[in-house]
Amino acid sequence: MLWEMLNAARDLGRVQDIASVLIRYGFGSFVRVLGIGKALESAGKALHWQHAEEYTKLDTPQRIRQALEELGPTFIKLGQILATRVDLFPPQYIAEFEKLQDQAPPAPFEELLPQIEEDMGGSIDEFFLEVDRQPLAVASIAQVHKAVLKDGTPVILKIRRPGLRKIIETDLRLLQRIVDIAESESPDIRRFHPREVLRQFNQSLRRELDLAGECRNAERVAANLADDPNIVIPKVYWEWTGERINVQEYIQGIHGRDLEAIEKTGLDRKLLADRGSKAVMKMIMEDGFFHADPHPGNVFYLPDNRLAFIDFGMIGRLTEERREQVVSFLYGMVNHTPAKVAEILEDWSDNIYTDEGVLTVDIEAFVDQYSSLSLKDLSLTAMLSDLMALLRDHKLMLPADLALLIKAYITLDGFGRYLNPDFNTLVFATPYIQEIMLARYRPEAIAKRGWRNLISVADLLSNLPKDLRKLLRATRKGAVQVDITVRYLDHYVNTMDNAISRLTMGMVTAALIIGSSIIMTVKGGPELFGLPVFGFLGYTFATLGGIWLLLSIWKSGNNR
Ligand SMILES: Nc1ncnc2c1ncn2[C@@H]1O[C@H](COP(=O)(O)OP(=O)(O)OP(=O)(O)O)[C@@H](O)[C@H]1O
Repeated sequence: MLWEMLNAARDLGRVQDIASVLIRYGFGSFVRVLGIGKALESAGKALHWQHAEEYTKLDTPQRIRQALEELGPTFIKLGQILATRVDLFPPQYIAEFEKLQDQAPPAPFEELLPQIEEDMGGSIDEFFLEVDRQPLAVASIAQVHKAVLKDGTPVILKIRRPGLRKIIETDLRLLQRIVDIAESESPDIRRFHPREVLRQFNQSLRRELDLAGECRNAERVAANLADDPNIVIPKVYWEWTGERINVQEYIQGIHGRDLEAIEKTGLDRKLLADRGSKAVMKMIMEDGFFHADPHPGNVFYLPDNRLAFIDFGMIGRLTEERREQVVSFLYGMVNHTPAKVAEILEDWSDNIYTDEGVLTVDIEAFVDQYSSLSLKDLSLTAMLSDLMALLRDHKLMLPADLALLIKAYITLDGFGRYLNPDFNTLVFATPYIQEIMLARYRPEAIAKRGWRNLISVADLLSNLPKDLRKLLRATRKGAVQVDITVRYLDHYVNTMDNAISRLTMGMVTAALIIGSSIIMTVKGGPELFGLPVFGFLGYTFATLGGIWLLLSIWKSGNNR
């Protein structure tokens, strides 16, 4: 297989480069396992098998990161993608991969100019009053130059490095071969699912290579956030934007990591954290189309405590189905049903090796640990990090979209805490979770699902404790009057700070709504006193479920 790889003479030099870097950073055995050494030697290319002295002082994650850095744009981007796989790599690896912030040396502007003018269809002097020859920022795929339009508007030009596509195509071809060989030669590597990771990487890198794609993403996010006066997304100048260059509004603001400047200008850090997180949470939970890397470096702070987001190269997508699963997962967490959580996790992963009994025990411990914490004590990052550790221990791998979602949540939580140490993303997630639960049981949604909604009701109320049976008996005897008023609900919403209770509140409301919606929508079944029997049963169960949930809240309130 490897011979086939080296048949292409154009790849030979690159293979030698890659092998040399790997050896220098102490990964010579990997080069041997892949058979690259033998193949190169047969093709008349020699390798030096000594690794560099100073690298023996570095630990493995550091050596991997430095090797990736030296291997150039494709591998730097690979490292950035690996940084999103919190389900596969332990935190010390993720921390190193996150350092791969494209620090390539700048390409001289003169080298970029022919490509710019070819793409723009004329001399830059025709379109711009001035273009800064010194880059504002340099990344591995593109570099950013400041410019001024003829009408005086400041803009930035994001220009793809010349010749990049060819290098990346070669690297991707080689990576595919390396992954194929590594998978068949090393069972240990197989647990990292290299083929799947490479597929995800390939797709994401090709998207990032298209600089117009980033602008399409930015515009879609801008349209989704059009009603939010606190968020700015740079305007795109489409007349000069294409695959190799994009022109965007220059954002003149305080850089996202410049806390000192925030203090000096008197901006409100807490408000900035809240507004930024609210926007990202909307992208995730409502739009299902989100900035996948909302770290402070991709944000500018503007007067009046507004925020601008930049860099829409990596976008996460969340389908409605996946969103529902995420909510079910959280529901399992807050409702203390480890079996449900385990079931969803197993659905998500391609688990074939895990001992289900041990997994369930671990999930029970995990659910126990987090479901009793109050909102202010619950750190989403800690919870998700523990969940990721659990997945790694059980060799479970999440689908790429979910891994990216979790990474985005963790990044967002980090962004919020960077600005405000007391920040908690969950506060912004909770209303969406409640809203989704409610939407699940809206009359139209139930009508759409038809009779299956009865199963959902059973599912929702499947874990009713003894209290409910007592209540059922009491209700039959007429000892309990069902009278839940909005005022009563409000009282609990206002007096609770317990995360679980807040979420449960959503369930209560959902349960009540299920009842009324079923009555309204279930048609064609048997009837009793003019009401559909199934609807009536649903209503009764839902209402009793609501009461039970209220009792739980009341009890948890009393226990605190
Ligand atoms: N619209 C803008 N206004 C002002 N500065 C910008 C704008 N877009 C980008 N920049 C500057 O250029 C830098 C790099 O931009 P961006 O993050 O979009 O590039 P990138 O190639 O995706 O880099 P990375 O891979 O590091 O995320 C930003 O950190 C910022 O300083």
